[in-house]
Amino acid sequence: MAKKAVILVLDSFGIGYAPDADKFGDVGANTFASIARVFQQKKGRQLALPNLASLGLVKAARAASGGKQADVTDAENVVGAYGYAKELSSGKDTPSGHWEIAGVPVLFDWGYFSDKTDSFPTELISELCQRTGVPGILGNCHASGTDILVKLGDEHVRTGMPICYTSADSVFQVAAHEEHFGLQRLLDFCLVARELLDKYNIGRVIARPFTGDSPANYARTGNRRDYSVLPPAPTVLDKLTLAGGTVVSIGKIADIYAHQGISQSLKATGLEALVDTTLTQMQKQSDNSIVFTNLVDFDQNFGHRRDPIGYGEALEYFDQRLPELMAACDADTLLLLTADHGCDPTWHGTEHTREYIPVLAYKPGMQAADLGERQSFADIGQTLADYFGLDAMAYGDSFKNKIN
Ligand SMILES: O=P(O)(O)O[C@H]1O[C@H](CO)[C@@H](O)[C@H]1O
Ligand SMILES: [Mn+2]
Ligand SMILES: [Mn+2]
Repeated sequence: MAKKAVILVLDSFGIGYAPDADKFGDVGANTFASIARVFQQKKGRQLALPNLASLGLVKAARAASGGKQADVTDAENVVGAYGYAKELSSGKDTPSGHWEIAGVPVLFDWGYFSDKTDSFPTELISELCQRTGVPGILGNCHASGTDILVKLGDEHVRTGMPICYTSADSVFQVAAHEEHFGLQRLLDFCLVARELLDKYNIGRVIARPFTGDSPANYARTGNRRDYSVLPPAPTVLDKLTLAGGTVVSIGKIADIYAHQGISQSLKATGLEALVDTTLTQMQKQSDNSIVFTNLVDFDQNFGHRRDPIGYGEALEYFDQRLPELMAACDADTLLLLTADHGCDPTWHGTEHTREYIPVLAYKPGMQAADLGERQSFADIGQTLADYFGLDAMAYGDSFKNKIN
């Protein structure tokens, strides 16, 4: 028996506002339902996700939807286990979501820069400038990462000052031109920032390199890097690798887990390359392995950009590739599809939304099963610990007995 698991995180694919959404101002948000609604309105046809539906997505979404369900056709035949999970972690950010998926919820509060302008403390900026030798910084505010390039890209190129911005997340983001400022210089700058930001309890420093020669064509590249603090406890990835297993990261995963519990890290840019690399690794890996992929495009290119049509088209593309992923599963490969938070592209602002995430599990030949409402994303990590015969995680209920 060659036990393998494949996890794909559809970054930001929420399926209905969470019971505690009121604390986040997100009551009514529903990433999936909003995309389906706008798709129908603007394209005059239904969003078509037959393969995700065959894993139980539509049933899970209906159960999670708080009366605002996605108008998407259900499958006649469901072949997977499906449920929806709420989040224990205090934040609706990417690391919290991912760490909780791996069995480690974030129960403490991150530090945030909550002032919309002049967001960063003066002493932080002066030390950063002094240590890195830059003449100053631009931005120093809450911003959308693409808008701020239009606004400040030229000034950055002219002055050599990096663009530093934040959001409602616990992040310090730095945009700089790959050629004018230099990619390596940007990464070095971010490493110094990472050191200085520990005392502010900031979850991530994110390097946002871009190219182009005018505001009309400044574009972020695939060389994004996230510098995360360590997860607060060993995740199921740590446990599996310590026990001699293998965890292959594809895309942002390794960065999100601060490279803890990762055996090998592969980069790929764009949905197509991410799915291709996942398929290649599924064929390569053997017993006691996890292939773990983050599909960042949903969040970065469509959710935050408030582009429901783009999001819907990307979902349809992924849905078309799903049969390949299912066919690549051996008898003992467990395929898991989930998300790390919501990012309703019709919601106000440009931030994430506090939502239920889908929990879809598939193994060839299994009986369909309703996993119902899961009390934590950590049920996924606990199921993986159970599946690989590892010590139980401190959080989460295993649903392994439903995947037979
Ligand atoms: O607008 P961009 O730069 O994509 O930023 C988004 O990406 C960050 C990390 O996921 C979030 O905090 C959000 O602000
Ligand atoms: Mn995310
Ligand atoms: Mn995001």
